[in-house]
Amino acid sequence: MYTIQNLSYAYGSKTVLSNISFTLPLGKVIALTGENGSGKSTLLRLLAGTMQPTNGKILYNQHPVTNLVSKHVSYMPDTDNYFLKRTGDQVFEFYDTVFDDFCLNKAYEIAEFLKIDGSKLIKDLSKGQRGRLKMAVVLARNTPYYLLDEPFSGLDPIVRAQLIDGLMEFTDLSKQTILLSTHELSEVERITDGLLLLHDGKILSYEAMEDIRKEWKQDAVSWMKSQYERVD
Ligand SMILES: Nc1ncnc2c1ncn2[C@@H]1O[C@H](COP(=O)(O)OP(=O)(O)OP(=O)(O)O)[C@@H](O)[C@H]1O
Repeated sequence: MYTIQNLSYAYGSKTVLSNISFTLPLGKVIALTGENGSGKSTLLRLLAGTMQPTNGKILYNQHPVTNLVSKHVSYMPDTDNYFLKRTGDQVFEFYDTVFDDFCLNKAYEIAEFLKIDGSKLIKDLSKGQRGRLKMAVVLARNTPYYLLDEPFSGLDPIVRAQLIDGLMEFTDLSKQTILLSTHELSEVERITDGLLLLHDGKILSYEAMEDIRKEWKQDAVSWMKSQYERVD
């Protein structure tokens, strides 16, 4: 399990995450949301161990997170320009050599489910096709945690819905956790257990979806708006 304690991060002199604490238990889908520049990608990079906190701690199973956490965590960065001269199938084969938990058969199954043509060079794929391929690569690993940075960004509603179906189909949400950053709250609401709302580098709210529905009597988007109204 992830435990984040008083986490802060600064790029040079610019503090972008400030004194953040929360836990991320197994078996949950958590949507990480917040306005542009609120620190979502930075938080995901830190959880994935690609950068170290400026202050505070990120613990994975009680050990400080380093880049070795990638053994337990399947991370999808928000970049869209990798392996351009390889085909999808070649990327699957590459990941299969890098990660013990990568399952080539599962990758092909996901590719079929998401209608990915693995024989095409990535540079020749549309943005939507690259988005699907990225999802297939990440989900073909069998890890306790999936960290997905804006997996639906720039994709049309049909592709977004397919990717959300793919998330449900190819993860075991009784024991795996997905933390995904997104601005498409209304679409992920159907699979979300909780919303983590960042504002200006701080946690504005971290609330279970069930409580938002039952106690706040709101849907995800109206709850988010009401949280922003508190600080405006
Ligand atoms: N490599 C970097 N060097 C310096 N500043 C950075 C770097 N990456 C991000 N920032 C700054 O950190 C702040 C948080 O950026 P981050 O990308 O984490 O936010 P975000 O919530 O993911 O934004 P968006 O929704 O636009 O993707 C922003 O002010 C951004 O300009």
